[in-house]
Amino acid sequence: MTCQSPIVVALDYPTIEQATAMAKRLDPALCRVKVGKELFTKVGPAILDQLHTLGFDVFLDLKFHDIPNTVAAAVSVAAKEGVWMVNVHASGGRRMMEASANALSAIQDNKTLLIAVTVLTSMDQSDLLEVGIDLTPQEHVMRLAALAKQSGMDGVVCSAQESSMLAQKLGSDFVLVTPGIRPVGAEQGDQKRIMTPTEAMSAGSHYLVMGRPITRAQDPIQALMSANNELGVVI
Ligand SMILES: O=c1ccn([C@@H]2O[C@H](COP(=O)(O)O)[C@@H](O)[C@H]2O)c(=O)[nH]1
Repeated sequence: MTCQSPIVVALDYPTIEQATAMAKRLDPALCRVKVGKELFTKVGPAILDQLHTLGFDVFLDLKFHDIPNTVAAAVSVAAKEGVWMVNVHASGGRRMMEASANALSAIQDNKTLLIAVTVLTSMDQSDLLEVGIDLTPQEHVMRLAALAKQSGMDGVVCSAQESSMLAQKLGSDFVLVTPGIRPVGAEQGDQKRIMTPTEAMSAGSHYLVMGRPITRAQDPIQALMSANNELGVVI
């Protein structure tokens, strides 16, 4: 069954017990889930098996960034684990992204989406300047997303603040995955480039990554349902 909701819940937990307990309270009809560095470093591929058994589409968010041969091999392993989506850093460059796309094309009936991270949603212009990039986040996202598309990526991770620009310049089929989603009144935390769920979907985002606003809510299921209701998702 295909999930009708664009919401991807970030299972940012330190143990398999905590992640699985939350996943069991969620519903694959109501959201997809994301496994990031903390959980995967602790648990490894066992968490993917658990989440697949529970029926979830899984985004493996390890943001690979290394030489082309290494990253291509890593995304290939991820795809063979059956994940719905995997990602690399666009700043790893054209050859790294092309090698990764080629590695997935070589897998028979590959269904895993390959996405490139542009500029982290926790960064603003001053953060970019400190790492030697004298561009606005919008300009740098545009440059990296165009390169990602030319290099065979299915889409990018960006902030929803860049979604309308990217949809307009790169087409509505290019998948836009947007973290930094904050319902009205939610704590911003370390995120700098944020939008509400409704704003993000109106801007052209395809998938909305939500971690703390759901997982740290007093009632996580209610928080997820309320975001789905806000978006008019009918299950
Ligand atoms: O640019 C990026 C790329 C990835 N993330 C990840 O998304 C979630 C967001 O969690 P919140 O608790 O909703 O802030 C988290 O797992 C990040 O690693 C991102 O935030 N920005």
